[in-house]
Amino acid sequence: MTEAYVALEGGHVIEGRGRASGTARGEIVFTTAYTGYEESLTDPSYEEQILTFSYPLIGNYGVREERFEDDRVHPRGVVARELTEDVVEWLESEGVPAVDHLDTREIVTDIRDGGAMKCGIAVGEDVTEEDALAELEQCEAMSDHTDIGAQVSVDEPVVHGEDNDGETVALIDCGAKGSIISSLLERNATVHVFPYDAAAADVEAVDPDLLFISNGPGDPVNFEGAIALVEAFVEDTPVAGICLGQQIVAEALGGTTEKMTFGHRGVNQPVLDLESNQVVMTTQNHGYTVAEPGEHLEVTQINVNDDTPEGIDGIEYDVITRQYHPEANPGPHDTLDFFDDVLAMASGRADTQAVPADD
Ligand SMILES: NC(=O)CC[C@H](N)C(=O)O
Repeated sequence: MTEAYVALEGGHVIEGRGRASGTARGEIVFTTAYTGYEESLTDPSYEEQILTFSYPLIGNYGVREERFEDDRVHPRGVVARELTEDVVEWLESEGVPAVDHLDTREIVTDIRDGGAMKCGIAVGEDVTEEDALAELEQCEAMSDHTDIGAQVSVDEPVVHGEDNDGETVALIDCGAKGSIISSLLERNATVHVFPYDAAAADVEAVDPDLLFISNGPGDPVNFEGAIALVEAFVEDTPVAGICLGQQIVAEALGGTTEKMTFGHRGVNQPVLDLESNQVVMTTQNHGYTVAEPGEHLEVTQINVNDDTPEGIDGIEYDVITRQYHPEANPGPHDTLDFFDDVLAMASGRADTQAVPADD
């Protein structure tokens, strides 16, 4: 049998069954999502992390490419109670080590008690506990991956929906999920996808009606280029953001962000809208949060479980951001109208521009 060891920060080593061989290191996190494993495994925000599924059976409806959020698997390693053969074959073909037949409750309890932690895993015929511990030893903290954007962003600008006659969106790709792009295209937008470190002049050249900062992995303070773009555009151009995008917008406009104990990852996170007093169910995958929104932003939605900011609006600027994933995939579609709202905000800007100033 193939050996498998998962070594957690502090030295706790858990033995499992090896499914896909290799060694890996990363921040270990857990998702409570009970569906959507293909979408989660291809979500670029899991870059440099080891993903534990707390739902016990992963892979029960196969692996289909049309459900992927990106063209590769992003977590460095995968841990579950039971992985099906389909998922194992896929992870093997991607060179991503996978472990099952262990008590994932033990891992989840450790993370909940100890907070986000480093991890090393070793899977293979002759691996030992020491191999997993050696990986753990070399594991870097998430915030030390200072150029993580380069690992997940496009290298050159790409345009989608050139013939659409809706709003022009400049999407800053900090590790964007495919569903964000398709949600905008379905609403007739033209989407110019820019690298995470794009120059303001290049973005300006497409004359965007909306600057949209995507989701992405790692610590928002490491996305200096995207922070600078928000600062440069916010006075004249509406700004939207999802997940990392919300955090980057807050950093740009005088707010602050911080690392959470173990974050929110799942598809049933309740969010309260402070104006309507309604609760929506949301999909989430984040380990950082906005701590203080700053004087230019107000919190409009909060997480029911821990009161952290889930929705933010600009006070004097046209800004709407969400900490959760309105595009879902996996997860509920309660909040898809976010895309209508941000495009309406962008359309307001386009209308204003169409009217000559002296009319
Ligand atoms: N999904 C995301 O965009 C994640 C944002 C950020 N990397 C965090 O962990 O909080």
